[in-house]
Amino acid sequence: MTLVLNGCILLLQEHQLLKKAEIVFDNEITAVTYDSLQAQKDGMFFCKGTHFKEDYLRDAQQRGASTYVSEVEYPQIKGMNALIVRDVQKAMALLGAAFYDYPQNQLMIIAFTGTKGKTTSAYFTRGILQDYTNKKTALFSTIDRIVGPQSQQRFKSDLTTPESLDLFHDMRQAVDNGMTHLVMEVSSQAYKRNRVYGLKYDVGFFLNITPDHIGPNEHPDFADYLHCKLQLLVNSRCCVLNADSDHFTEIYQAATATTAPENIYLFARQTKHKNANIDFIYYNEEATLTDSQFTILSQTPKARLLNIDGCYQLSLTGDFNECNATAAIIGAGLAGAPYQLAKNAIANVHIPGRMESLKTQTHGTVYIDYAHNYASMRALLSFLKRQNPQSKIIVVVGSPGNKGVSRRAGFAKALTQFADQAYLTTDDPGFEDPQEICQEIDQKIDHQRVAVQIVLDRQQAIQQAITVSRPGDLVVLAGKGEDAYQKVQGIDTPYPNDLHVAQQVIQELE
Ligand SMILES: CC(=O)N[C@H]1[C@@H](OP(=O)(O)OP(=O)(O)OC[C@H]2O[C@@H](n3ccc(=O)[nH]c3=O)[C@H](O)[C@@H]2O)O[C@H](CO)[C@@H](O)[C@@H]1O[C@H](C)C(=O)N[C@@H](C)C(=O)N[C@H](CCC(=O)O)C(=O)O
Ligand SMILES: Nc1ncnc2c1ncn2[C@@H]1O[C@H](COP(=O)(O)OP(=O)(O)OP(=O)(O)O)[C@@H](O)[C@H]1O
Repeated sequence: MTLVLNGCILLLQEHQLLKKAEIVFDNEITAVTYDSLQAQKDGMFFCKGTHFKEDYLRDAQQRGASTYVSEVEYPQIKGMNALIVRDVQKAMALLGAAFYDYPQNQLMIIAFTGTKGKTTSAYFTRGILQDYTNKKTALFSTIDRIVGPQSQQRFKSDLTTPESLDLFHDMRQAVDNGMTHLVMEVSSQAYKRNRVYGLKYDVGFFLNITPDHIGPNEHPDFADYLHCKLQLLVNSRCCVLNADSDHFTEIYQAATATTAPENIYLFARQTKHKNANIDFIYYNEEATLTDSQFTILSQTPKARLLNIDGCYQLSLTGDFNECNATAAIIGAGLAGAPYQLAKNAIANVHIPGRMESLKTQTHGTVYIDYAHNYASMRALLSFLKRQNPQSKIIVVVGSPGNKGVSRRAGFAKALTQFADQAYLTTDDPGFEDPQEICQEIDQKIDHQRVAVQIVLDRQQAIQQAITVSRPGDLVVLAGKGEDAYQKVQGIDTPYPNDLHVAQQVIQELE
């Protein structure tokens, strides 16, 4: 992979990004990076980030980088080409795509955004497409990035949507490994930070939106959060929208800004749909504590062409997962996967840390779920309450430090609405005191309705919650899914994940 400087200049000019180019020597660029520690001879180094220091550029130069791209000039740095740009993140995305030779053009890309359900829908879609494409579907999710069929081609993710250079690097790998399709999650931060600038998707999904990710390091307000998320639709050739989502009017408008109505599909749960233009409705047939059956029906001629009507079974429960699965089946249908194939494949999809359940002999049923804001907690607990109105609901939950502060009040609200007993505990406290976070949640809980204990040691909280439960009770371990760490003081501290802890507790009890 290479870039020529002239080509870079033309590309940046075409996008009105170039302020100034200082060319000292005209060499071919043979590497790109934003991390000085990874800089290589004849490489291009991007100066970006809140904590960027000139020393990093010096370090990159020492390691052989010949060109830097930056929003500001560094006159002290001699003997390097300098491309001074208006927005380094945008420049990085454009030059990254060019360096890796536009791998997106060789992949059918299905992208998901939404406050909740991105990972679940992405896993479902990939599950179906793996069968349809004979194992040639890559996945970029919050949990992992899968760029090929071998186990060593699967990596744990740091971010839901990676930095642009990592994104295009991984897409290139996927193409070189023979992948023909890519399913990916796109976070609002990806747009805020221009990680996906210039990228177009074949199919873009908007699942839902509720207030989240609003705070000092994320979005200043809800309008900004919604605006960022809507960009996915503006960049999708075909848009699929959940018509039950809040703010549907704005969502539909964003889709129609760049996409003709014949390439926009709407889906909705049957009980709620009011819009005559809905293309697909879905409805529950049966739900148990561990799985669910639901039906999808086409409502319009263009929807019928996908040939996905019928009854489906999921090996995980939750009516919200029927919504995610419907999205996935439509996405796979647009790629060509028909009903019978989708039905067989989706029944076997397992999603780490999403509605995993453990049945016990002498205690309650335990759920491990990644629910970590009000919307997901409400979706989860209201579903369990509806399915099992007589059951006592015991919840273990904490809230992270230094982000999503509104989640604390959200947890208190959801617990007050649906829980009988709560253990407030530690969940990625970062640089905050977990005791204070728990107290903030506790203060907003109605103690007439919910019995609350603060148990900071998460393993002990889980142990106590399962131990006090009786047969018929539902014990929910929320927020961490299968995370095997706690983020404490900037360090990922190993933690033997909620599923593992629960399995051990159950083993000791029975
Ligand atoms: C706010 C945000 O998006 N921050 C991300 C961003 O940080 P940054 O650009 O500000 O970089 P920085 O950490 O200040 O570091 C400065 C620069 O110096 C470089 N450096 C550093 C040390 C050195 O020796 N040499 C060197 O060159 C670093 O490589 C970096 O480029 O780029 C970093 C990678 O270069 C990311 O790790 C970091 O994500 C932070 C940790 C994060 O947690 N972001 C969250 C908010 C996020 O993006 N979440 C969304 C999901 C949420 C949603 O649904 O919206 C996601 O997509 O994951
Ligand atoms: N469609 C949905 N509506 C509401 N809640 C949902 C939905 N799908 C999943 N959830 C809840 O949200 C949790 C997270 O789901 P998932 O990981 O699929 O979403 P995500 O969009 O990837 O989340 P995040 O951005 O927080 O990583 C699940 O464990 C479940 O509790």
